This record gives sequence, structure tokens and C-alpha cells, in this order.
Amino acid sequence: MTPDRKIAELSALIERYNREYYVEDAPTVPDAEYDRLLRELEALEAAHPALRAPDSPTLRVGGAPLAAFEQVEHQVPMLSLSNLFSDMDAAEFAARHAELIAFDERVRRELEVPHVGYAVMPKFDGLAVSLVYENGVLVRAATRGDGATGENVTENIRTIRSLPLRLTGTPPARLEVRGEVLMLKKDFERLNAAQLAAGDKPFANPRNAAAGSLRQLDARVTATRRLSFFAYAIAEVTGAQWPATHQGEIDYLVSLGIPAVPPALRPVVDDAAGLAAYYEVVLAQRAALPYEIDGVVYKVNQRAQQDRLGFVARAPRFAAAHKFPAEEALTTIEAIDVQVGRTGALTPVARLAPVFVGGVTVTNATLHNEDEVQRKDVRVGDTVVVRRAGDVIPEVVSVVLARRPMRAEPGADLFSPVEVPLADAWRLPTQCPVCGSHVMREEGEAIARCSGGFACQAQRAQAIRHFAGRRMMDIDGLGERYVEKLVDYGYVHRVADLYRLTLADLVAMKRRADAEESGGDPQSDGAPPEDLFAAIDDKTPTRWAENLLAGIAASRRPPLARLLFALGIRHVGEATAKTLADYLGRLDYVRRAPAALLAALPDIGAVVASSLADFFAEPNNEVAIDALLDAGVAPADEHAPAAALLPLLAPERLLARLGVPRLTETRAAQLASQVGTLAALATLDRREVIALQLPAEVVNALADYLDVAANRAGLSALAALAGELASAAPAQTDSAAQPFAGLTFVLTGTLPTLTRDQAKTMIEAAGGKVAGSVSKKTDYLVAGEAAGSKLDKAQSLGVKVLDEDGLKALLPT
Ligand SMILES: NC(=O)c1ccc[n+]([C@@H]2O[C@H](COP(=O)([O-])OP(=O)(O)OC[C@H]3O[C@@H](n4cnc5c(N)ncnc54)[C@H](O)[C@@H]3O)[C@@H](O)[C@H]2O)c1
Repeated sequence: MTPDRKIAELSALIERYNREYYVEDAPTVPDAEYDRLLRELEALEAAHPALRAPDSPTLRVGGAPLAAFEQVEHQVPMLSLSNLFSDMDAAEFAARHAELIAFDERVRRELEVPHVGYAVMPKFDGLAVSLVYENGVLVRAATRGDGATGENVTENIRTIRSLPLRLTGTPPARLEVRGEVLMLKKDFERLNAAQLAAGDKPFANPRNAAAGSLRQLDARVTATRRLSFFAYAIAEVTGAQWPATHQGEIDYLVSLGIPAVPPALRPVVDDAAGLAAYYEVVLAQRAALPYEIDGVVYKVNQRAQQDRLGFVARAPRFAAAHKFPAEEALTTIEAIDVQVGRTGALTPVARLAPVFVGGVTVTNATLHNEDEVQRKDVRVGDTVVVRRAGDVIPEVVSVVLARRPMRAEPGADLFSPVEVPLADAWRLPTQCPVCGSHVMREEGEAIARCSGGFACQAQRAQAIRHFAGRRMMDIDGLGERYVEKLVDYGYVHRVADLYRLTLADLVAMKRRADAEESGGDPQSDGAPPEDLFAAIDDKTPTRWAENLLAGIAASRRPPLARLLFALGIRHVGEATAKTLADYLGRLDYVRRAPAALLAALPDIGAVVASSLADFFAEPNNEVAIDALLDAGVAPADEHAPAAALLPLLAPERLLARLGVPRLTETRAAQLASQVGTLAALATLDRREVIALQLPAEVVNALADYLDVAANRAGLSALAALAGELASAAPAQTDSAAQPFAGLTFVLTGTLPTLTRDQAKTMIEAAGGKVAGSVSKKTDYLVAGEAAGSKLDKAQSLGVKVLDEDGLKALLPT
């Protein structure tokens, strides 16, 4: 390409990025990319001076002010700073102090002095504004605009709470302050969370959020955003002594009540080594600062010396911005993989063309979760902005849509092809990439998970450790380290393999681990390896292994509740496992129970129920559990379903838990009285459903539900299992289990620990009935905090009143 074409092309691109950044507050490429293009253009123009256009972007500052704002002419132009450098690769990084030394040398040479004092300050990543105070009152605020003309944003600036509208102390007749408006990181995060919650587009970074918030035509919008201001210079002062140094200027502004960074962050240093030290210190603090900075600024401290050095086209010669390594860079997406964490969480990860960002070469970046990928619309082949700030894991910030690879497809007619993206929108796989189990996602949860539990390789070590834990299968001697080695060396693929381990396996495992650890890692620092098998008695080298095998064997007959807890089912803790074991009695029933039945049990909500049903429905888990049973593991205490289960199997209770929208408990009771049994409902055709005496929306929801064949089949299976459980449970005459048979309860007020629903379930499980209002037939009123008229009525009728403890005392333990 000829230089003139290249110059035109670069200029057009830079102008576009200028517009996006300064006018629209929505840049699409990182600063490093912009700086790179600008440097390329500068180099070309330097090589071909005749080709430099009078309006070249290399000669201009900022962007044109928005016509919608009143224009303000700056009496003292607002300039750029010449950069010591911007985006860096590793080699430049090593050489960074050379540039700084050159800057100091030039300044000393031109001033003809041996030492120069520099006032140094962070380079805030916000937007520059000019504030004018007359007789101590803020009269005008303007953005930088193109340096000569800015936008009048006085109303908007007035909403910044930290900024004085009236100066303190003895204000000068007129004062023009220069400083930066920015948004603190925490305010930015809050704003973006609110944007997302409201369905609005989040801001790319705090700078854009600050610029977009300040440049609002309606200052009331600005007022809702939290902005901050830090002063960095005086442009003019009349009616008072103008301080002789830059540092003096800032101190003076602070004395008038104008915010600036604390003195420790803006010292004066007196040579290149001081500049370098300041740079390093601030770079190290960067992530911890409450606002974003993109470098540091060095300014000759003496104003007289500043004046002697003067200006070049768009920047002062007495100051320089020393940029930090870019935290954002452009690269391309080579693939999108899914990682399965040790707890089964699925995380999409972008594989990137290697890129130097935040001081390191990055090849992977997290995409967080499926919603994020879809919101950002990240696709394979895309050019993306990658961010790595501090020690935070690198992430994909946004896609440069203008660079998305496209292909032409025939359009409406032969002559108008349409451009379509080469890659499709990305979707999370429906099966775990590690074990093939189905992927589940809880309602309202962003994180998808593999339902494979201990059947999944990725979760195996964690699952086996949980399984062997003290409150689970309690396998003595099977600690974390053994589990890791057994899994790593392939002795244990799944939990059932534990029960097939032999003495020879364990001894071989130990020998290999010992050899690996004493062999010494060439990379290691020479420290002795961690003593992995300290408990081994040398004289009886296989004693530990015999003990471990005995521990494994002893765990073959666990109580059902422990076995259920040991399976590591998401949301299933000790208490839930006990409820399942108490009510259902047998592992087989638990495995077959649909979510609606599980949700009918006390203390088991919809989320836990569906997590359980999901776990047992996964074929990989079925195989793994069968393998356990084959290996001789069997619950020791299986029994018939509890009598207390019977009232919980009432059709209206199960129907209300099917997940049919709008089918509340009351409606479910009406439905049950019309159809009689669950099995009967499963056989109704659409016409019969529509004929039911129920509100239209319930009928429609039910008809839609029954239209799905799997739902119908599920309903039949639920009916069958409920029937089987009912006939297996002992008859209800067992008065010990049914102490409330024939009694009517009413609940009122807030109980200290139980929810209304839990209390109701407990009463019903004990054979009692729960009514809505107090009457002469009421046997007990269970009253909690803030009990009202029901309590009065109960007392006037002489009904017995219980609190939560009183209720629990009457229940069987
Ligand atoms: N990503 C994009 O598309 C895009 C487009 C245009 C510009 N940019 C970025 O904007 C910048 C362009 O330069 P510029 O002229 O706006 O800024 P600059 O780098 O030349 O520096 C001047 C600005 O620095 C700020 N500043 C912060 N702290 C300061 C301090 N302590 N003392 C003095 N000034 C301080 C002021 O706002 C001032 O206007 C570059 O970083 C460039 O990468 C990016």
C-alpha cells in the first residue's frame, strides 16, 4: 500500500476511534490499540512530512464538543501529554527506565541546570474538566473538547458532592482549576450492576462511565451517578499570589477545599531515579487504588522553569505521561472450551491467540458463564478486548464487532448477498464435556453444573474425599493425600473401586508416590518433600494398608442417611439425607422418587427436590450407584416407609408440587376432588381437562403440561410410586406415629424457627389437620410473634394455645 493510502486509512480509523472515545463515550478498542495506530501514523508522517494533512489526528487534541451542549472557549488551551511510551511488550518493559532518563536529560539540557525537581502524580483515567471560580463561587465548568473549545457542563459538575460550590478560606478573585472527573471503582461496579439489572448496557470501564455520566444533557441523570473529582493543576489565578511551584499549586487548591490526591501520592522527586522509584511504587499500588489510573505524570515543579520549556503542538514540554503496561489488549478467540471445576461448575474459557497484557502473556481468559458469553456475544474467530488487571484472572471484556469474520450468503436475489457471521452464537453444551452427564442449571442461577457428581472425572477426587468423610462413610485412614494418589495413578476411577482395592494396589501406590517424591523435582528448591506417609510404621510396612482396607470394609454397611449424604448430591446435607431415610426407608425408593414426591417431604423444597431427582435421573450416576451395590455396599437400616409419609402422599399435596404454573395448593385440592387420583389425571385428554371446574388459567397451564408426553409419563410413575409407598407403609393406626389424629390446629403469627409451611407439614405428618380460622372445633392454636385476632378469639373460646416449643413437645421424636 502506498504511504498516502496508508496515511488516509490510518487517519480515518483513528478519527473513528476518537469519535467513539471522546464524543460517544463508547470506545470499541483498547487504548493500547489506539496508541499503536497513532504511533504508526506519526512515524509515517515523520517519514513523509509532505503527506501530513493540516487536520491530521496527530495534530489534534480530544474530540469535537457535542453541539447539544453550550460551547465554552478555553482561554488557556487544554492539551494532551506527550507519552514516554504506551503499549509495551516485554522488551520495552525492560527498557522503560531508559525513556524516563532521556526525558530528564532533555529537560536538564534545555534548562542548563544539573538537577530538576519534578512534581509527580497519578495519571487518572477519567476525563479532564476546567472549573472557574469567581470570588469563590463555581461559575462555570467545561470539558476539554478539542482543547480549544469544550462543552459547558456546569449543571452536571454541580452534582459532584465532593466538589465545593463555594471555596473555603480566602478565595482569589478568579481561579481556573484543571482536574479529572472520574468514577471510583466501587461506584462503577454499583452502576454497572444497576445497568444490568435494568436490562441496560453496562459501561466498558470507569472512564466511559464517568464521561457518559458527566456528559448527560439532563443533569438530573448525572446526579444519580456518583462521580469524583481530583485537581491536577491551576490554569489561571487572579487577585492572589500564583504559587511558584506545581506542588504549591495543588496545596493551595486543597487549602481552598478542592479535592486532590493525598500529599504522599504527589511528592516532588529530584532526578530520574526518583521518577523511576515513584513509577514503580504507584504501579505496585495500582490495583489497590480506589480509582483507575493508566500511568503517572511527571511535571517540572518550578513554574518559572515550566515557562522556559514551553509547548509543542499539542502538549507541554515540561511534562510527560508515563503510561503503565496496558491492562487491555486486542486478540482473537481461537476456541471456546468448557472447564469443569472440582464441584462440577461449568465455566466457559476462551482460548486466545497469545497476547501481552497486564505485564504477562495471556492465552486463556474466563468468560464466566453462559449468560455472559451470550450478553457479550463472543464467538470463535472474534477479535476481542482482553483485560488483565492486577492479579485478577484475565477476562474477555467485549467483542470488536467491526472485525467479526463474515461470509457472504445469497440474499433475497442473486445480486444482493448478505453478510453473515462465520461462527454461530455460542451455546453451553447440554452434556458435561468430561463425563457426558447432562448439564443442569438451577432457576435464577448463572452457573451451570455437571449432574454427574462422583461419576465425573473432573469431580472425582473431591467426590471420593467427601464420600470417605467422617460424617459420611467414615472410612478411617482414607485422607486427602491417599485419595489424590489413588485417583492420579488410576487405581480408583469411581467410588466403587475403593471396595476392590487390594493390599498389593495400596503398596504399589505408596511405592510409586515415595519414588516420585524422593526422586526430586528438578524445578524444586531443594526442600525435602512433604512427608506424605508419615504415619507408616517402618517395621510393619503394610500395617497402614491393612488398616485402610479394614476401614474400607467396615464402611460397607452404613446407615442409609449417611450413604445418601456421602453421594455428594448438590444441596443434600445431613439433615435432608436423614429426612429422606426416615420417610422413604429404602435407597431404591429414594432413587425412584420424582421431584414432586421429594418436595412433599418436610424441609425439602423445590430446589433440593429437583437436584435430587436430577442426580438419580443421570444414567452415569445410576451406573456408579449400581457399581457400589455390586461391590457389596448396602444400607444397614432399610425399613418400610414411615407411617408419617401417608398424609404427605395426598394427591393435592403432590399435585401442587408438579411445577404446573398457577396450580396452587388450594387449586390442587379442587383438582384432586374432581379427578380423584393422580393416575386418573394422567389419562385425561385435552377435552376432559378443559371441562374441569377450575379457573381458565389453571386449566390452560394443566392442559399444556399434559401435552408433554414426558410429563404424562412422569405423572403415571409418580402415581405408581405413591401407591407402592402407601401400601408398603404401616397402617395409620399406629397411634405413636399419629398423635394428632383427629385434632384440628390453627396457625397464627410468626414462629421463631419454623415457617408456616413447615409447621403445617409437621402437624399433618402426625395425623393432624390444619384449618384457616379458629372455631369451637379447633383443638390447638399455634401462636407465634405478632399473633392477632385469632389469638384473641382462641382465648375467648377457651382453645388451647401453644408456642413452637409446645408444638414440638407434642410431636413424636
Ligand atoms: N480506545 C480508544 O479508542 C481511544 C481513542 C482516543 C483516545 N484514547 C486514549 O486517550 C488518551 C489520549 O490522550 P489524551 O489527550 O486524552 O490524554 P493524554 O494521555 O495526552 O493526557 C492528557 C490528559 O491526562 C489527564 N490527566 C490525568 N491525570 C493527570 C495529571 N495528574 N496531570 C495532568 N493530566 C492528567 C487529563 O485528562 C489530560 O487531559 C490515550 O490514553 C489514548 O489511548 C483511546
